[in-house]
Amino acid sequence: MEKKITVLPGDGIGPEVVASAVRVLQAIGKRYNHEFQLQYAEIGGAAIDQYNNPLPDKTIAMCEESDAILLGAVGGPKWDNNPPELRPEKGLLNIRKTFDLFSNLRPVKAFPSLLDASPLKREVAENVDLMIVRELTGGIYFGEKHRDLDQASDLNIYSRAEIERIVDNAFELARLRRGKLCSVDKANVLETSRLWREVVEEKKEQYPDVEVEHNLVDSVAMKLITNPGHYDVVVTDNMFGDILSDEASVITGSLGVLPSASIRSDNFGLYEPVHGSAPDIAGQGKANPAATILSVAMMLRYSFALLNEAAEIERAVSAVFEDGYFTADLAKGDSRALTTDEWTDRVIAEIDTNFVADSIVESYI
Ligand SMILES: NC(=O)c1ccc[n+]([C@@H]2O[C@H](COP(=O)([O-])OP(=O)(O)OC[C@H]3O[C@@H](n4cnc5c(N)ncnc54)[C@H](O)[C@@H]3O)[C@@H](O)[C@H]2O)c1
Ligand SMILES: CC(C)[C@H](C(=O)O)[C@@H](O)C(=O)O
Ligand SMILES: [Mg+2]
Repeated sequence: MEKKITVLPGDGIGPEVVASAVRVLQAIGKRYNHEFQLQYAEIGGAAIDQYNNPLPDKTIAMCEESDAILLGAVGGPKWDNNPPELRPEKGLLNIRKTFDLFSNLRPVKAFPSLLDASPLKREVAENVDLMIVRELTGGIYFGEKHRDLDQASDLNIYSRAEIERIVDNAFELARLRRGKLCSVDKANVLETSRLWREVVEEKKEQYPDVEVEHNLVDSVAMKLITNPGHYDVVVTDNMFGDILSDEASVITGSLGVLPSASIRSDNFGLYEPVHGSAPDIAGQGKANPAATILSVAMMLRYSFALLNEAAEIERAVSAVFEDGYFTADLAKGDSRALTTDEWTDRVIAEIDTNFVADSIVESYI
């Protein structure tokens, strides 16, 4: 198979973790005889510095003529005082909107060998395998904004159609997984949440095989920590999904292991780690590349339907953890932390030496 991928390294640790993920992608290409053609472009702070625009037209044009996008992270203190239109984060929001990437899949899976790194008790964190389905192109992120000296507002707005398509996606995923869907809202206060709940209630008639529950976001924030094993698919709006996914990273031991896919109906997608540009550790070889490497696996699965290849990456990442190799965020006690590159070398060595042609890690679906 031949595929063209636009790579947007971005800022901070973005270029470091993307370099790792690209090396793993190339190793997989070699193994399975695929040609992944890569083209690089700027987004975020890097694009502001070069083009005075967080999402230059040139970047959009390159993404348009590619089969998928791989992104590192954007942002950093250098641009924190820029006006809203010239913030790196604006580039990320614009690319999601430009390509209509409304469905953000954020799997949260507890690797058995990382349970010691989680602050949660082993019996609470083990076997956690949930999928946050976050609406990504609507809600308070994109509603009209207003600012004057003493007043500011952000409009939280959702149309029925916007809710329907993300809820459909979540039901379909629940069907492929363990058949449980938790819809998260704040229907005791917000009109957008009341419409959201109504849509889920209507839609559930079409998916009688899926067990549905509605939960308020504040309560889910608590239960994600006390009983995360309860969840299978969690569907929610843009803002709640952002917050709950960082919270859920606590279960896995580090934000550095959470991947994501942002896709639209034709399976074109942007793949990026859940974490940000981590300015506190940028340039030090301390970044955990697992989240970005696992995001490449999601690209292979969701955009290219290369299921074995995706599962092989997931197997290799898991095996390296099982062998006791960790980056600084996960290394405990006496174990020496590997650098980003050393840890990536281990993943590639795993693919090169212990390759399993048709490994399937079903829980990642
Ligand atoms: N998708 C994105 O591009 C994205 C996502 C979140 C935040 N951001 C931006 O990133 C900047 C920094 O934000 P923040 O500090 O709140 O969040 P962050 O996710 O960048 O970092 C939070 C903490 O987690 C650690 N961390 C994150 N990724 C890691 C990794 N791969 N390995 C090891 N440790 C890791 C960091 O060192 C930091 O202590 C901000 O400008 C923010 O807007 C971008
Ligand atoms: C950087 C920011 C705009 C972004 C978001 O809020 O969506 C990030 O936190 C994420 O989770 O992808
Ligand atoms: Mg976030």
